[in-house]
Amino acid sequence: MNNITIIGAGHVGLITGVCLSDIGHHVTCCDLDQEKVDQLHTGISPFYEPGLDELLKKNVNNHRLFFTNSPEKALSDADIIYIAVGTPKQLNGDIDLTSIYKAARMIGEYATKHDVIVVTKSTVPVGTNTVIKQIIQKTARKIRNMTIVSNPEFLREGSAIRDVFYADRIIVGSDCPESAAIIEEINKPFNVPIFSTDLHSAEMIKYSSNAFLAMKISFINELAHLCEKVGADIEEVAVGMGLDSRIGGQFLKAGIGYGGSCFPKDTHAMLKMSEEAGEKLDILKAVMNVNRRQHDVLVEKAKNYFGSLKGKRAAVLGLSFKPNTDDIRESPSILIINELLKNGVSITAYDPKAMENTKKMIGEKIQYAASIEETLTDTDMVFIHTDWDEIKTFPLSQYEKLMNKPVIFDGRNCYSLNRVSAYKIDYFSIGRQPHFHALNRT
Ligand SMILES: NC(=O)C1=CN([C@@H]2O[C@H](COP(=O)(O)OP(=O)(O)OC[C@H]3O[C@@H](n4cnc5c(N)ncnc54)[C@H](O)[C@@H]3O)[C@@H](O)[C@H]2O)C=CC1
Ligand SMILES: O=C(O)[C@H]1O[C@H](OP(=O)(O)OP(=O)(O)OC[C@H]2O[C@@H](n3ccc(=O)[nH]c3=O)[C@H](O)[C@@H]2O)[C@H](O)[C@@H](O)[C@@H]1O
Repeated sequence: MNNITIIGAGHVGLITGVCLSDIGHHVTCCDLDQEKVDQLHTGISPFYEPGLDELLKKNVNNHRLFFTNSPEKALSDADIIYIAVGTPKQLNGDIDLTSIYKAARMIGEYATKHDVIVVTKSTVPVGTNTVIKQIIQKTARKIRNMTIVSNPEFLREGSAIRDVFYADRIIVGSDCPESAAIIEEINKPFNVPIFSTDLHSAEMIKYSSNAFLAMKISFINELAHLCEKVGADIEEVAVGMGLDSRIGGQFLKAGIGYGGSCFPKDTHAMLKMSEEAGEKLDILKAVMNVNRRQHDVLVEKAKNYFGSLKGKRAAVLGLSFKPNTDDIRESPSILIINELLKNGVSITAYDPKAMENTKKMIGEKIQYAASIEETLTDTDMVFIHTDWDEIKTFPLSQYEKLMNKPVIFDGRNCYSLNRVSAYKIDYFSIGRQPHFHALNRT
């Protein structure tokens, strides 16, 4: 049996560790963040992901999954080493590979087996795995034979466990067929189609997939503007388009633009990569521009409605970048909140899971409520930013009851226009006609 070590116990590292141990492997996750490791030892995930805590406890109790903050302990006996550290955006937008290179140096220094396969899960620009290999070879003390495999991750936050067990494909990229075969064997119990390719193509597949999905979102968001002008309904248009199996219905949900820790950073990194290679990627530039504009759409609608927003009180429903996660990295909700604050609006916000993370990021610039009802009470308008089930099924009658003159700016098209028309609510959504209730206009 192989000894598998994963460097980095963040979203991808921890979920990879939990899933690999669940299919029978012995896995050690090493993270330098002592607090995170302490919490993992208690069997509780440091972030919210549906189903993760149960699987984590199960595999820790089965003695298949271990955590440490000591690279020496984690790496000394490992023969398969996954790198799953963060590759965030720097302030100037470029990718920060500091953690990747540090992980590579740790492998060189602490791995003691003669034969080691290094598997990169982190999303890295094409060519990075070659640099990782060079760093490990340069710093290696005991390793004699080291090969590298690119095995990019495609899970989504909020449905991560399901995405791993029912993935559409596993990509294994390597220039060494023997190592690729070992990684394929490790992944076999997932029973997911495996596509084996060369190292550079595997790195490219990851960026291209994220860029393509981002493109679908920006395409539908741009169409949403046109729908509003010509009297069409983007929800109907998306369904009608998606029925064509060549197009597919997923990632055609119009909204307030994509956010999260990956699409914004990966589209940036891909653009940078293309510029360095002397290629233009005009489509990708347009995708990013449309997305930036989309973050402003709700505030623009509110300004058009009220004139000035100064002194108004707003309720914000949803802070995470999508439902079923507490992650607020590059969340459109936070960008919109900052814009509302600049316009002199005072804000009360609610999110089922992401309020602690928001407090850490923006602190007391806004108020936090314990329920949707409390958030709405005595506000002039409400902004719906994240379509959590709890938010999208909240009864429209309650807006009527709790707000003086209910005005909803819905960034996720949570309510059907037919339903809204039965209430004394002014309602603005994305890519659909606004609904004005006659009484509110007086
Ligand atoms: N978050 C997601 O849903 C997905 C992320 N990815 C990619 O996976 C990579 C990781 O992303 P996340 O898991 O979101 O990052 P994260 O920020 O949640 O976790 C990274 C972890 O690595 C640890 N770390 C950093 N340097 C270390 C070192 N030298 N040794 C040990 N631990 C170290 C950090 O303490 C942190 O816990 C990124 O490249 C990302 O683009 C890919 C698919 C999905
Ligand atoms: O590389 C990554 O990290 C991951 O990035 C995305 O996953 P994630 O960011 O977790 O979540 P998505 O469901 O893709 O949503 C991203 C953003 O797009 C938005 N979105 C998504 C779909 C849609 O139709 N419309 C839309 O506005 C979401 O609200 C969210 O802000 C990809 O879907 C994963 O395959 C990939 O592994």
